[in-house]
Amino acid sequence: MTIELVSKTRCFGGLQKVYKHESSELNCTMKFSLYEPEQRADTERFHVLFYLSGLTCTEENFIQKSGFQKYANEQRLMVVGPDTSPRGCNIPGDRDAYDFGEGAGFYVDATKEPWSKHYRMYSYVTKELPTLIRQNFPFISGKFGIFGHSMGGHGAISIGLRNPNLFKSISAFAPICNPSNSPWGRDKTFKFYLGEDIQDEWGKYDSKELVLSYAGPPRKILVDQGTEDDFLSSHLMPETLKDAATANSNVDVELRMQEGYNHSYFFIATFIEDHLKHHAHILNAA
Ligand SMILES: N[C@@H](CCC(=O)N[C@@H](CS)C(=O)NCC(=O)O)C(=O)O
Repeated sequence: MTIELVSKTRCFGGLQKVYKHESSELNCTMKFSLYEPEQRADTERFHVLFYLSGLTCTEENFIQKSGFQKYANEQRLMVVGPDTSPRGCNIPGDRDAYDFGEGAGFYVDATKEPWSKHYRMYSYVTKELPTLIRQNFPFISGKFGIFGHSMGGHGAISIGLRNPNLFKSISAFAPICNPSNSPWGRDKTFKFYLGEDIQDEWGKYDSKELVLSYAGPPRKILVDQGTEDDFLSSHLMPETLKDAATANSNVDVELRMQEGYNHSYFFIATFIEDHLKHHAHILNAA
């Protein structure tokens, strides 16, 4: 797999890079960001943490706005941030709304035409990207961590729980906890990418359902949620995740309601240090 460096910028001792490559899963050119901590010895290798962004984002929003680089360098974590959907595929309707099509891949593998050829973000994040990281970067063999925001929080929890052999640590900022009942999933992305097979197809990507059915090794999921988030009760519904975890002793959800914070990157930047520490603690304990 060939990757091409797009940019490289020193930041908090390490290097914030952006790469592009031809994606075989998504059938288009994709970019991803990668932060490499300052290399303290030629042989030093790092644990890898994936960050999945929310609706409308590219690989840029998180690296520009969250300030994670300082803590990634301190915690010795390599952080990889994919784009949120395939790009430039020119599918009719893929640029008409902020919450559907480009910028809204929703971390699923679409089964319905005309989306199924390109909208395969689940396989991109669980197969193509991990392989590419293993082949090209000083990665500590073992497991990855995964976290994300909003649509990316949904992606992190659902992908993490479905792939416990690949992802060992999970956390989220303002995740869409029950997308089958959220307007973003129910009326848009799930409906059109996955069709109407609610029981089988939607459940595979619904964090609340996956917490209920999870039977892998114990997982502790850190979730931060702002109380002034406009999407809180209508779209995100964190109480569904908490309730599901109460019914399954294999999953511990630490839900922290953060007073006065909204859905923005100001909120993410405020709590990002705790998330990087959460992942470093679990990944280093391996
Ligand atoms: N009102 C927003 C809704 C989308 C939104 O809030 N996106 C969040 C993730 S769900 C985001 O990270 N936006 C980009 C940013 O804040 O940089 C819009 O229309 O753009």
